[in-house]
Amino acid sequence: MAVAAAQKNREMFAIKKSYSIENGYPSRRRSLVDDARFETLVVKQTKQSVLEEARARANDSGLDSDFIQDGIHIGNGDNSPTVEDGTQQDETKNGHLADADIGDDAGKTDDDYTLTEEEVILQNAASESPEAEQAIQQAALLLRMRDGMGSLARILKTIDNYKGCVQHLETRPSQLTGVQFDALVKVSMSRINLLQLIRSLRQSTSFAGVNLVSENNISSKTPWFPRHASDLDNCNHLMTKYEPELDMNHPGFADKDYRERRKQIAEIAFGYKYGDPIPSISYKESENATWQRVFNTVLDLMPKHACKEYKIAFGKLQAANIFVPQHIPQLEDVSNFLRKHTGFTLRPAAGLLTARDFLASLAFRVFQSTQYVRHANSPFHTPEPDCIHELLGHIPLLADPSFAQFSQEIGLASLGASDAEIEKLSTVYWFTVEFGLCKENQQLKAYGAALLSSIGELLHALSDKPELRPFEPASTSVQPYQDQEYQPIYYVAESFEDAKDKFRRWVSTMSRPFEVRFNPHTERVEVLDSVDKLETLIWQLNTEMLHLTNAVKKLKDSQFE
Ligand SMILES: C[C@H](O)[C@H](O)[C@H]1CNc2nc(N)[nH]c(=O)c2N1
Ligand SMILES: N[C@@H](Cc1ccc(O)cc1)C(=O)O
Ligand SMILES: [Fe+2]
Repeated sequence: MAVAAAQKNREMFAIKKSYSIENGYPSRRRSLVDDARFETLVVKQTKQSVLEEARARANDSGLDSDFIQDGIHIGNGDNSPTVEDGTQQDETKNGHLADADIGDDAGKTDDDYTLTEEEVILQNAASESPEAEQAIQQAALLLRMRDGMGSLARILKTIDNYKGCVQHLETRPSQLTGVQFDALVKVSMSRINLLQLIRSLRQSTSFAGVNLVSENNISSKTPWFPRHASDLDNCNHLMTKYEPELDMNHPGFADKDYRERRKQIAEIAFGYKYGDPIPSISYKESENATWQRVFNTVLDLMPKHACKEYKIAFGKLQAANIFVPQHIPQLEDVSNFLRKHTGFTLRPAAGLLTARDFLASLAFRVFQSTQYVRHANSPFHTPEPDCIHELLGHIPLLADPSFAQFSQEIGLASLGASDAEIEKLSTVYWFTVEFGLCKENQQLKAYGAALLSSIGELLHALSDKPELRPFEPASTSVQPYQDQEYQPIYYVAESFEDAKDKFRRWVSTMSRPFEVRFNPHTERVEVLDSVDKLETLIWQLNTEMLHLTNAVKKLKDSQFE
């Protein structure tokens, strides 16, 4: 049930592809309600009106009751970490918005709601300003003609009506059933008219499909992906489903001050550019208090339940005075700490990022970290990542050299991967990096970040409630999951090393037709697609080898002296 609802939620609000497809992609639009970038307009409007109503009902203060007594819920009978009062009746709304509200919109087909990524980009580009709206755009349209060539006349006429200029036209017999011909039409016209043209053609029953295709997609071998760490400025697309603005079950949904604070902090992430120091935040007393509650509980539970590598790195963070109970560490300090240990750095993120963008940054040894704090009412489990999750969950292991290396490999594997592969990669990521358990001297230990940052879930995972399965990437990668409640299934690796090894081996079986490599000196990802590049690399490696061989020789010699 929960998995189905989460799936639905994801289909509705997530974008499958992400990071900037083209370099000219307009970045840094925010997703907080007002101008969510990737939600189609229709979905967004529907969603907003439902939310407005719900918020009016919730009455902005009635919901602030303590719903977690003393934080930890154990033994309340089910998996659900949230036990609200007034919002309960709305619980399934998220999952069913699509059916209920959109289905009612008579006369529209599904296609109306699924703008292609190219169309969303076009729409955004057009909405920047009145001039942008009138700017002339080159575009290619792919039309599926049900009734044969006769429809061409209609296409040309409609383009003419919208003052467009046809630059190229070609047709082919279609392979789709029920479609006679496909037509590829390249046009040049104002953006606003182009959007209307698409809408108008879609209303005609003569076409089984009308799609805007970007020039790049027609014949590109290697898809766009970030090549340099600075390209990550474009890889910050958010999934908005669990923001307090948008999710009725979010503990901050009915808390105006909290939502305001979230917007403030989000501004930092939206304004951040590669190379900037991460601005510090002066956290409020209540925010530091939330940190302290979680921090102290982690301190209590860690010795018994966390894996060895986590504990060692945690100790180093304490020794460096970064992990202290009194206040939330600043991301800039954490970033500098990580840089010294593993070369990882942080950049601020405004919320839950799409899997594609999130994974891409790992390729550059960059971890995109949120900076806001969970709602004070739910210290021990929250539905979205917050800085307590990033700091207590992810940071310690990112300071571990072998884990850092492994994280980067996942990132590199994600670059230019297909949607299906990203889905699998993020599923394995989910069950390992986020929720992984492993054995250590026959005992069950947690290494997953979302377990180590959520005491509620950690205790649930180690109780007899969930199902534990042996970690096997091939099967784990296709296991559906939900991200609203505690997990019903966890995967257990034979050891922490074993989890990394298996994941690594599985990643190397992925089908991407090219290999990439990260050059740490330039912070650039190179596609290994020419003999020249490979020769340069081989030469570099030979030099490395020479040094290593010399080192061995010197050590051996000195032993005999
Ligand atoms: C890759 C996988 O989907 C994973 O759960 C990601 C998604 N987006 C994220 N976004 C942020 N800000 N922090 C995270 O820890 C994650 N985790
Ligand atoms: N549940 C985690 C936070 C989290 C939420 C969603 C995620 O995808 C990851 C982590 C916690 O309470 O600490
Ligand atoms: Fe996470």
